[in-house]
Amino acid sequence: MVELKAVRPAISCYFSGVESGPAAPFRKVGFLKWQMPALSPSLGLSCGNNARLSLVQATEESTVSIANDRASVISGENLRQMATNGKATNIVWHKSSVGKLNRQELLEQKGCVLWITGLSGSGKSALACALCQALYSRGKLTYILDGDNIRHGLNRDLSFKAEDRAENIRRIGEVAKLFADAGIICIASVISPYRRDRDACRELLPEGDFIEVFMDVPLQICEARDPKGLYKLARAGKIKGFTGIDDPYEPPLNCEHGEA
Ligand SMILES: Nc1ncnc2c1ncn2[C@@H]1O[C@H](COP(=O)(O)OS(=O)(=O)O)[C@@H](OP(=O)(O)O)[C@H]1O
Ligand SMILES: Nc1ncnc2c1ncn2[C@@H]1O[C@H](COP(=O)(O)OP(=O)(O)O)[C@@H](O)[C@H]1O
Repeated sequence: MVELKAVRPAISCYFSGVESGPAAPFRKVGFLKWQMPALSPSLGLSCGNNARLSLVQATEESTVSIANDRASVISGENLRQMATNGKATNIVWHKSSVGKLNRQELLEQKGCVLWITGLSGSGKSALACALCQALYSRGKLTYILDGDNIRHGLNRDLSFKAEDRAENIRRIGEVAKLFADAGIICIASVISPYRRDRDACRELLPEGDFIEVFMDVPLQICEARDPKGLYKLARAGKIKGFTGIDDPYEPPLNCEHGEA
């Protein structure tokens, strides 16, 4: 008798090609490390509740793919697709057998992007933190991409002129897409003043996976809050190109949510 421990998520096992009855649908897929002497067709496995166990062996050279509710082992050859992308040529997309759906199932949540846009001082960071806390308390995994924070690292080379803001948003959009692909609820909290840049980020994701939230707070209120004293500096001409003062902000036309 072999006892399976620490399997995440709970799975059931069976050897491909051994079972004679009708194929069981693959509802749960999980992974475990298991030392066994040899694959034995006579091996019997059960997991209670009438659930069926199916085991697919994965090696370093092969990966497991789930298609049409059936598992199969595919070789590296199937995984390769040549691509040319912008300035990069001869690049190959490496596909993993564990996909977004698997990760979402593991996390028991849907990966998506909540994109919070608005003026400085409109409450983007406060809302992002509140959302993160509320979801955390419900057992949901989130990650905040805050404009200020990202400019300390990944985007430290970018200024606040229009083309740098566009590049800032493009990179944050791509990172947000990766987080969503990881199954995480990604909360982007960035001024993102240009509609075109926000729309480009929306285009990166499947329909419904990009939720745009507009902090619909008038400039006067943001300026009165001025928690960092930046509006004061901008009014004094000590910061040039400050959003809402001498730089544009384009409010969303068709966002999913407006917060005032
Ligand atoms: N010129 C200018 N305009 C607007 N904001 C400025 C500027 N200079 C510095 N800051 C600080 O940078 C934060 C905004 O960064 P973002 O990456 O979100 O901006 S953008 O989306 O690229 O427009 C912003 O943070 P928030 O106040 O949280 O919005 C400011 O603290
Ligand atoms: N809903 C709200 N009502 C009143 N004040 C708020 C609200 N949300 C945020 N604030 C305050 O407004 C200021 C700016 O909030 P913040 O989240 O830092 O904005 P942003 O990230 O858009 O710059 C902070 O002092 C914060 O406490």
